[in-house]
Amino acid sequence: MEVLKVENINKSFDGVHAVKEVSLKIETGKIYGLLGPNGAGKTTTIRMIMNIIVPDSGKITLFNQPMEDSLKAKIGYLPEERGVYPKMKVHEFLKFLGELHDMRGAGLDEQVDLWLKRFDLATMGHFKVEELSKGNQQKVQLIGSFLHDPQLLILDEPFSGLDPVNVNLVKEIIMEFKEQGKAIILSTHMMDAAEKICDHVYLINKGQKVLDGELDKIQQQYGHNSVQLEYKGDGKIIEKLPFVEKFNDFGNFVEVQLKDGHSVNELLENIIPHIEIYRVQAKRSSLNEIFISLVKGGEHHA
Ligand SMILES: Nc1ncnc2c1ncn2[C@@H]1O[C@H](COP(=O)(O)OP(=O)(O)OP(=O)(O)O)[C@@H](O)[C@H]1O
Repeated sequence: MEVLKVENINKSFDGVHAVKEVSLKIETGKIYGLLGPNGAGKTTTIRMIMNIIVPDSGKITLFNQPMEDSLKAKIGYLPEERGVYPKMKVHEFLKFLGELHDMRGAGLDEQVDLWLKRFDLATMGHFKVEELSKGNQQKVQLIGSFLHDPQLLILDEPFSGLDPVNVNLVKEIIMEFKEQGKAIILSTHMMDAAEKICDHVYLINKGQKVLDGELDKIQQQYGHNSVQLEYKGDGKIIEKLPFVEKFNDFGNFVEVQLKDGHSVNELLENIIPHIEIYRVQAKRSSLNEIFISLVKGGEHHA
């Protein structure tokens, strides 16, 4: 079921066209990666979805209605800017956020305690937000974004400042939300994290969408046909083959990228008579590699 539709939105700031004709479709039970380099327009896009800034043109439909502030209650939003109420105590701050979303009474206290425990913050409920480490403040703000059990989560850099254990915890929680049928938009630079959990990827560069599709299909389409090899013998035989696009020697192994239309089998047939192979592993390009090649290449695939 569709929860959010963004159609051809545009935003300029003093002559800078920050977001150009961006369109997105977000459905329940899926995780969407909103990816792009610094200044690409991710936060501006999110702020328009959240009605914090108004698009110059285009249309945003949330839960089949034109975006308006009353619909924000159905969204859990982790903004890019953190630490909104640094002087408030952690438990009090989270209760306040819950009350803003019409949560009340013992149920609210219970929810706050449950989440604090899950994030290993149970003993810090009486600390002021500003007394917490950056990572722990980030966890508190994350709790604030999903305490009211929203149907759509929009998380702007949810992993920033978190250690690997907490990155995993947040990934685990996001996966649980997906299982519950929520829709999740994840704006992040952390491609490896995005790669592990996103179903769909929107890559934005210079305000424009350059890639939009299911992660599996993107990896098939843009993933280079490459293979890692360990062998004994002279690697020059591989480097000289006409269908070898790139040959990178990493010392312990080499990585061979084949030209389109050529297979690993073809490579092996050509080299087995000459060198002794210990290990062969076909390799899929990581999202990071696809991202870098698209952004650096300046290609625009809408
Ligand atoms: N309030 C504003 N006034 C002027 N320019 C702005 C404003 N907000 C954003 N911009 C400009 O719009 C462009 C997109 O910025 P945005 O913050 O959306 O990028 P981003 O993809 O979220 O980047 P980052 O990953 O660095 O946070 C940038 O050139 C930025 O300088």
